[in-house]
Amino acid sequence: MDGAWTAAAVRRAEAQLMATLPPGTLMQRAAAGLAAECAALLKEQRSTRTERAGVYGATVTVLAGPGDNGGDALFAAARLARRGARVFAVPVMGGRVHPVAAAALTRAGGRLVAESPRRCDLLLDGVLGIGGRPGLPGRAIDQLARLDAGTVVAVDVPSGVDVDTGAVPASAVTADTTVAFGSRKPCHVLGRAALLTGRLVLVDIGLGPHLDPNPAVRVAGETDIAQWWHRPGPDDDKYTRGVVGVAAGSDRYPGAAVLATAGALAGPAGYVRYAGGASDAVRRSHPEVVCTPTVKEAGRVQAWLAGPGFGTDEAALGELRSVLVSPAPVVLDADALTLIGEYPSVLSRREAPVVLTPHDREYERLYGSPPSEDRGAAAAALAKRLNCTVLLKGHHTVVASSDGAVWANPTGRPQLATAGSGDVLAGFMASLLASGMDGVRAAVAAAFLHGRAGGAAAAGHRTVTASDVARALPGAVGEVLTAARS
Ligand SMILES: NC(=O)C1=CN([C@@H]2O[C@H](COP(=O)(O)OP(=O)(O)OC[C@H]3O[C@@H](n4cnc5c(N)ncnc54)[C@H](O)[C@@H]3O)[C@@H](O)[C@H]2O)[C@@H](O)CC1
Ligand SMILES: [K+]
Repeated sequence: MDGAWTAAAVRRAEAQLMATLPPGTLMQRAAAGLAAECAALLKEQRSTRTERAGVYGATVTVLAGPGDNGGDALFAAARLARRGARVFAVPVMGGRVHPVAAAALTRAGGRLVAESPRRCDLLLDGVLGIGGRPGLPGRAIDQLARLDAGTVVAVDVPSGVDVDTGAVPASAVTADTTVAFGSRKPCHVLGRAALLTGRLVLVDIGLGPHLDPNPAVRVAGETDIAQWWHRPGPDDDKYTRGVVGVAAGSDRYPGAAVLATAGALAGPAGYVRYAGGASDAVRRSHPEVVCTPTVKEAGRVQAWLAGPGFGTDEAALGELRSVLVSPAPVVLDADALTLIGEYPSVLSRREAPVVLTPHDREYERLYGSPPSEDRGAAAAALAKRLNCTVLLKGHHTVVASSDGAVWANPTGRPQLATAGSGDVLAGFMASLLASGMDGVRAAVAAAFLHGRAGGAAAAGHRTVTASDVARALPGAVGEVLTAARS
């Protein structure tokens, strides 16, 4: 399991590591990694525009703040200047810049200037790093407004964001690429800051062994998901692989039922039961699903999904109560969340795991106020209050457990914000629960694989529908299980 560490945790690890190394070593490691990434980007970018590709002759502008983040940027720029780049460094906090790095840049032929050419091939954002408070100094805002950059590379973090939460309460840099040193920070994977991060490149500076084994935010990878996956053995049958029940849709809204069962069928459970008023549509699309009109008639299942498209009237409330009295774990989505917001008592006395999957408006109905920009804390607060696992949807989905652990999903993409895609996610997650995965892992794994499936479905900039995502899920599962084995 990987993760993201707060500024304070990174500083503790850095202090330990620095004590074992000659002064300046870490900054040189950071600058070398940063310069290599910049060179690769310049090569890629300029080969599409000019015959002369690469660093030589490229125009590079550095926005340099007063601290070590500016130091990293200036040392990296000095390396680019030695390879023939035209480098202009603009101090953005009065004349305060890292003196040793600024001298290295000047020696390499770069220039410290009050104003750089308007157009540059690459803009290095070395304004603020993990020592930064949210917001940008005025001079940096002015420079960003006037510069026209081929590509923007943030040094360690996009300056201006709240490093520890991913909130962006004031102005901040929008990067195409962020080159981070030693570890991810929460701003790379949470909230609006994750969007401003762009593509994330991690430079190993040797910090790993010194980082606290418990990151502030956990980030699952393929190996974790493969480890959690229940692989059917020779003695398994369709029942032992798990039976998943889907209470969704209605005769008026059959689509949610069809999509949620499609998601459930893509998961590891061996058997999918449907309970609700959209049986005809479900049977037509998925003849393998066993349909009954109500939850009570559905028989035993190992996990339920309740909510997508099943309404918020008395009958729906009755169906929700029937699901919640069962001892099986449940995923509550869409209309079920609205009902929980109105009748929170239906959750009390429940002991089996519950996963809630709100988007922001549903969160507000459940919590009483919209999620704060610190989305990890927001998800954790709701999870604690309702003693559930919470999957808070967004361009970077967050999962929180009731004991306060926060997971960020690394595979999300805006294309997934398409009608019905949440129904597929919820059905798939219920299938993971039915196969025996616990609530937090099921939520984390479902978000990860759903994001991968969305990516595969969107390949070549295709428009993606929820049905496309459901169809791509088995492929995404296969890919993750195979990659983790090799
Ligand atoms: N500590 C280390 O060992 C290493 C640090 N590295 C770099 O050092 C960075 C951290 O450097 P620093 O601790 O010097 O801090 P920063 O360079 O992030 O910030 C510098 C100073 O700017 C001021 N400031 C903060 N927020 C501001 C705001 N919103 N407006 C105006 N001024 C503001 C503060 O006085 C702060 O100390 C990392 O992000 C990374 O880039 C790397 O070189 C790797 C090694
Ligand atoms: K920065």
